[in-house]
Parts: sequence; structure tokens; C-alpha cells
Amino acid sequence: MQSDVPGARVASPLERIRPFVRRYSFRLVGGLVALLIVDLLQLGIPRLVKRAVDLLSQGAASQTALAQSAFAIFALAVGIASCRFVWRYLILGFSRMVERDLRDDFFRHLLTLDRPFFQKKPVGAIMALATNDLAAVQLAGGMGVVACADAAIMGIAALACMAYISPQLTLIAVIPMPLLAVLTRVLSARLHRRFLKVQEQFSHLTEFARNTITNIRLLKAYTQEAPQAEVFGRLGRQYQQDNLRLARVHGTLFPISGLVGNTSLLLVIFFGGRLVVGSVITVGDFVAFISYLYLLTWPMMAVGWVANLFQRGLTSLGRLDEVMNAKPTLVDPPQPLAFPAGQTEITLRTLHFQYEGQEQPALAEVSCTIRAGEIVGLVGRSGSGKSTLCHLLARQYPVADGAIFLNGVDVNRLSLGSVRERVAYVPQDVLLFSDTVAANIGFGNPAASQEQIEGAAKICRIHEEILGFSEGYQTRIGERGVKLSGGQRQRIALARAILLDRPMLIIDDSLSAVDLETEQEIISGLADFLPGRTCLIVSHRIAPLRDAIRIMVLEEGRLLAQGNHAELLASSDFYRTMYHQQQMQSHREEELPL
Ligand SMILES: Nc1ncnc2c1ncn2[C@@H]1O[C@H](COP(=O)(O)OP(=O)(O)OP(=O)(O)O)[C@@H](O)[C@H]1O
Repeated sequence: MQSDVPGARVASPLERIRPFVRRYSFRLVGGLVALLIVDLLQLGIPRLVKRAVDLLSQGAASQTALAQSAFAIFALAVGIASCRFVWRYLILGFSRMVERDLRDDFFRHLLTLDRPFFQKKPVGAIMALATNDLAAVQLAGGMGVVACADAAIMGIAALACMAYISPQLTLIAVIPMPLLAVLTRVLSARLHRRFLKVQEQFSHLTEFARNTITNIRLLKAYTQEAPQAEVFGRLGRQYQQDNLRLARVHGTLFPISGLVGNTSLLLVIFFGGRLVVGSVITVGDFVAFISYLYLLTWPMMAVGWVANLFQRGLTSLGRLDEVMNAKPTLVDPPQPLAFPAGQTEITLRTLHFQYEGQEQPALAEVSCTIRAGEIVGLVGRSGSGKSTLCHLLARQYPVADGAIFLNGVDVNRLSLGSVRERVAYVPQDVLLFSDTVAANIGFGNPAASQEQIEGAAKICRIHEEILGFSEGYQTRIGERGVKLSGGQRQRIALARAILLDRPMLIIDDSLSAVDLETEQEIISGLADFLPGRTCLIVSHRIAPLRDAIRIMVLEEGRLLAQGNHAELLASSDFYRTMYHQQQMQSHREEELPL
């Protein structure tokens, strides 16, 4: 389930959970009623004890009267146990439902965010929010609510029962209590700060662990296990110290609450004893009063605990809110135009793009047209802006108005979904799931038949190799494809894009790990598949693109030259030099002794 507007900005973190509280108010109210009954029944026990003690002290206790008291106490105990089950079931269930909905909202909202957000927020920090912080909210919404309501009901009711026995003694018993209120107020701010620190440190720890495990192969190749373990240990020690600093705060609150309770007991024994001696109250009243004081001790102790739980919950809600309030940088126009019919033509008009925080533009004044059915190659030195152009065409970063047109319509006037669902994009970094080969190829097209999956694999020259795997297309490829070679991973990623069967195909240097000959074969094979589609292929090697209808040359973000291979060899010094350097390099590699 989700709130009406996922990720909508709210004035305070508490407002974030208000809709859920409303949604499950039946459980909450039912649970609180059961809790109230438990507390009221608990208050009955000292009254029964008083009656028995008075009968005994007056020498008027009969077997039947004592048995009646004992049975009544037993009946109350059964009632208390049953209602306790009910409140636990309802209120803890309530907190789990709030947690689930909050997690759902959080996840859905994450899916609306785009690259610029994920560039700034490490995955580990997001994982920490989705686990530790949500758990803190759940605890506050469950046991926090229970302890708070219980303390309030029991506190007020116990005080009322004590006042009924002796208002004078009750006033004496509450003398130390304001100290607790002041202390809780003072320590709450400290609790908040220290808990925030603990959660932030946990985020660092999670991110570090994720990064280490994700890059475990690199770590081993560079024999960095010991230094990594050292850093992890340091982060862990810092986390433990932050936790200890937090424990010192709520460790102060808890015993002081107990001390306040025991000081009240001391006062009651001293002054209450004198009231008994003066026959102002009976021995039974005295015993019952002390029993009520014990019942009051829990609410007093709970003040510290509740303050701690609520403070943690609020701090975590605030941290979750930071993400929930983040807005995607790319949004649909208010009234998107329908995607223009016909085969897709891409036009760039003085396209300029600069990454946040960078001094130089990644792309500057790039103008060109890629017609439907064309296979256009894109070459250039490392850092010349090739991937950036691919990102922009795949609508991963925002672009200025009037820079990119699809069939003559500015992309900013089209919905993001309508553009993205027409682009099959193969990023430079291969992204595979820990699943079977077939599931990876069919990821974007779960309805694809085995035949279609194999067809895409054949175009990418990987079909035969897959058949050679232990379980063919059903072979599991391990975490991010660890069981495959770099070239196999790249061809599987390409097959996944081919299977999407979309009008625009953007391949960002996704065959760099494949040998030259196979890359050439794949690109020539694509020509049969591509009629009517618009295709941009980035490659750091010129040779496989020689047959492309047109090659564009990027240098420092600018479009230096364009034309077919022969034209560029004749007209562009830059291209010719690059081509010859690559030729010489590949000859040198061929001549190297084995
Ligand atoms: N996410 C980013 N944030 C900031 N700057 C970036 C980002 N991605 C790329 N750049 C910068 O933009 C410029 C163009 O990078 P881009 O990745 O487009 O080059 P490229 O031609 O694809 O390089 P390569 O062939 O090495 O993949 C580079 O100077 C790079 O440092």
C-alpha cells in the first residue's frame, strides 16, 4: 500500500505515519482498550490484598473469606493474562503493519528517484535506512506506544487509588517525581543527537561492508584483506563507542527513575507507618498503598524507556524523511504530448550538458540527426562524452529544452515513460542479476519465449556458448555474473536489450571485452535485426564500426567530425590518427610471441 502521494513533502516526520495510524486505528484502539482493561484489573489486586490483610490483622479471617480473596485474585490474573495477549497481538501487529507500509512507500519512492540521487546517496546508507531505521520506527510504534499508554493509564490510576486511601500520603509520595520530568526533558535532546550519530555510523558500516563484499575479487587481487579488515574494525569500534555513549544517556535515565521510585517508597514507609500507628489508615491500607506505589514505579521507569524509544523512532523517521522528501530530477511535463508516430529519428540541436560540480561541460554544442534505420557509430577518446550522450538519450539526466528531439518533438515535452519504453539501452557497466542465463536475457520481457531468447542470444553470438554451460539457458550465473567471462557477460547484456525489440538501440561500448572479430560479427549481424530501428553504437575500437552508415567523432564533448569510414579517413586528421594507432596496436598484439 502507499500514501496518496508517494514521497510527498510533509511538515514533520510524524505526519509521515499519520495515514497509517488512521488506516489501522481499529487495531490501535482495540489494543489500547485491552491494555486499559489489564491496568484496571491489576489495580484490583491490591484492593483484594488489603481486604485479606485487614481481615487477618483484625483476627476476623475465615477460611471461606481467604479462599474467596485467593480465587478473586486468580480470576483477575486470568483476565490480565488474556487481555495482555489481546493487546500484544493488536498493538504489535499494528506496529508491524505501519512498518510494512512505510517500507513499501520507501521502496516505491526509491524507484521514482533517478541517477543524480543515487550518485549522492550510497547504497549502504539506503540499506541502513531500510533496516535499522525502520526497525527503530517499528519499536517506537509498538512497544513505545504500549509503554507510553500503559505508563499514563497505570500512573494516573495508581495515583487515584493512592489518593483514595490517603491524599496526604500521596502528596508526600510524589515529591521526588518532578525531578524525573526535568531529567527526561534535559536528556531527550542528548538522546536524539547520540542516536542520530549511532544510525549514521551504522550507515557507514553497512556501506563499507557492501562495498567490500561487492568488490571482493579486486580486494583479493590486491591483497587488501588486512587493511580492509582494519578499517572495518575501526568503523565497528566507532559504532560500538557511539552506542556506549547512547547507552550512558538512557542508562542514566533508567536507574534514576528507579531511584525516584525507591525514594517515594522510603517516604511512604516513614510517613505512612506513622499514619498506621496513629490509626489514620489501616494496615491493609498501608499494604495496598505500597502495592500501588509499586505499580507506579513501572510508569516512572517507563518514562525513561519511552523517551528513549520515541526519540529513536523520531530520529529514524527524520532520516527516512530525507529520502522520502528527495525529488526526482527528471519529471514528466504537466501535459505530455503523445509520442509522435512513425520510425524514430533523433535530432540533437546544440546539445550542452554539464554534470553537477564539474567545471567543464561533458557535451558542448553537439548537433546532428540520426535517422530511423541508421546504424551510427560513436567514437572518441576516453572522457570525450560518449557515455554522457547515451545517458541523455536514455533519459537518465535532465536536458535543457530544445536540445534533444525525437521525430521533431522536444523530449522535455514527452513523458519519461514514453521515451524510456522506446529505448533499449546497454550501459557500459554490465549489470546482471544473480539468476539464470534465461532470466537475465528475458529480464525486460518476461513473456518472451525460449525461442525468442535464443534468437537474441544468436544475434549476440553467445547461443553456442550458453548451450555448452552445465544447464544451458537454466545455468545460474552467480552474483552479478561471476561465473561468466567479461565478454560473455557483455553479450548476455546485449541480448537482453535486443530482446526488448524497441525502436531505439543504444549500445555504450558494451562489447569492449569481446574479441575484435566477434564484435565485428555481432555488429554486422545487428544490421539484419535493425531495419526500421535507430541505432547508436559507441565503441572505443574503430574497426568494428567501419561498416556503420555513419561514424561520429567526439572530442572533449564536441562533435569533431562525422561521415562514413572512408570519408573520415580522408577528411579528419584526428580520426585517421586514431584509426592508424589502433591498427598498429592490433598488429603489434598479433605479432607478440605466444
Ligand atoms: N556522473 C558524473 N559526474 C560527474 N562527472 C562525470 C560523470 N560521468 C562522467 N563525468 C565526466 O564527464 C566527462 C565525459 O565522460 P563520459 O563518461 O561521457 O566519457 P566517455 O567518452 O564515455 O569515456 P570512456 O570512453 O572512458 O567511457 C568526463 O570528463 C567525466 O569525468
